[in-house]
Amino acid sequence: MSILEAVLTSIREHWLAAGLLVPIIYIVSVAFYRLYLHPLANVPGPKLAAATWLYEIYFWKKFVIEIGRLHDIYGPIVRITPNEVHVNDPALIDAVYPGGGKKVDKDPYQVRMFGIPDTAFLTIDHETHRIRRGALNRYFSKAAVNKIEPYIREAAEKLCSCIASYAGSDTVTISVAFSSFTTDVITEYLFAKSYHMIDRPHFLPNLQAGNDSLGELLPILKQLPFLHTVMRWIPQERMLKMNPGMASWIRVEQDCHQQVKDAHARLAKPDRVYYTVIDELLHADLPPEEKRDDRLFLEAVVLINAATETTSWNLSLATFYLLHQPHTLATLRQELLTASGDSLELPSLTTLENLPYLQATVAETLRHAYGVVQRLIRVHQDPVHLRSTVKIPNRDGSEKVQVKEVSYVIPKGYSLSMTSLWIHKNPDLFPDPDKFAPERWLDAEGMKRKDLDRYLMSFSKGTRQCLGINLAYAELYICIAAVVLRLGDQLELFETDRSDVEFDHDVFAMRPKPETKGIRVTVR
Ligand code: HEM
Repeated sequence: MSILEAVLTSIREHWLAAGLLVPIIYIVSVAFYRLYLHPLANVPGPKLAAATWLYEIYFWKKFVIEIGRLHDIYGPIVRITPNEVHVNDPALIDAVYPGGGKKVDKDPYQVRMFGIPDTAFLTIDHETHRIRRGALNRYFSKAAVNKIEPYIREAAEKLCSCIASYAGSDTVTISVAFSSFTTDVITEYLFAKSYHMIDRPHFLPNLQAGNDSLGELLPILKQLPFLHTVMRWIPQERMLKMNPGMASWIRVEQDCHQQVKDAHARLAKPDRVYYTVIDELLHADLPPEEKRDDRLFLEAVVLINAATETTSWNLSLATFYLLHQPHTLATLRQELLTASGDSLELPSLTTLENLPYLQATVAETLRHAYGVVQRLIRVHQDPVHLRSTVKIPNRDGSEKVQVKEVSYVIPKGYSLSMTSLWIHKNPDLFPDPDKFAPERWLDAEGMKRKDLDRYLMSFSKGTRQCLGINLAYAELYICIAAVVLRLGDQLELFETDRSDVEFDHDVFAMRPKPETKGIRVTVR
């Protein structure tokens, strides 16, 4: 009997043991490779995280907190999954998120939770992203945003009047109101057609409930992306029964389909008047496959999604902290009253953008809101050299620490990430980081400090930085100013405290405690 026959006979006789042994040998070999032979094997971090993604899954929506703990133990450069190195050193922001010239992809592992890789936001490949983003840049430039200033002002004034109309009666969930405001602004901006959600009683229905429930699904979809296909099979009526909050999103999708059709109809006309984002994309210098209807439709849906809860969360947070800290509100109100003079007019966007305390309040709000709280992963197409320093406590227990230089070359094709939360909470940059203190952004002359801006990660950095940054800033400046001027002496927090706004878990965006009822106010 040959050796092979002997092995086969033995397997046949002990098939159960062999069946178990094969996967065990496989798992042990893979773990051994990842721990000792892998190109990232020299990067410090827990062995379990280097061996398996189950480490991340175990911490689930709180992995971001665990990442902070790992940095406390292992220093500023840590291997947090088999293929990913996380960096927590503000000096390395540009290395992880470089600007033009460097080729950097997004990580399929992160992007797959959204299930729509055909949009600029979720494009993985650097080159395809460059083409898609290039077609949108002009539409979102500062000059383009300035044209919509009158509408943002009108919407902000209307929002304040609607909130004021609840004086002496019901509480207002201000976070819901802001979500309606940002939806009205982005739909006017994209389609020259506001959805008028501000006008609805209690600002409902709007997109927030659907967004919230979809957000909670994202961690599951990240690990089980095939569920996207399963979800697409679910008939719409059933989906609505399971999740009534999705009704508003279904209407958004219907509208986006219609917007694509309307833009095609305009394209066929000889005078070629165009004014929506779909017209812009149809006229852009893009290859025909990039102008497919299904892609244009998705691009519009994603733009609406990207623009609503992000900005409204910042507006909610600003309102919370201003009402929570009357001295901060009073300082800002005084600055705005001086700027508006006797006219009671809301100052122009250019004036607002130059008011130091308002600038500082916006920056401090962005710092506390974190933008996207989940680490944002990039995959570089060239090796990246990371140099940093680790503080090592002295063995004699004295307060002195030794500083050791560390240096790693991350080969091309491996994932690199940073987390806004940990940069924004860095006590060397932002002393007493949990405190809401616009003053930290002002210099001795009371002017806005520019040096700290490079550490504000809210909109990310580099080639994949937020496309809507100009629009977001315009909304923040105008809406915060309107709320402070029109309602600053009328609003009071209702059963809302810091636990309603502080980080509890990560669903890509940050979420406060699950039982929160939102940020609620009463109106005098
Ligand atoms: C305060 C409000 C906002 C914050 C904090 C914010 C934050 C961010 C962040 C962190 C990213 C990078 C995400 C990643 O790397 O995966 C991003 C990308 C993006 N944001 Fe925003 N955003 C805001 C408002 C807006 C608005 C108003 C729009 C308008 C359409 C918008 C559209 C986009 C798009 C299209 C991208 C993808 C950019 C690309 O990959 O080229 N965002 N945003």
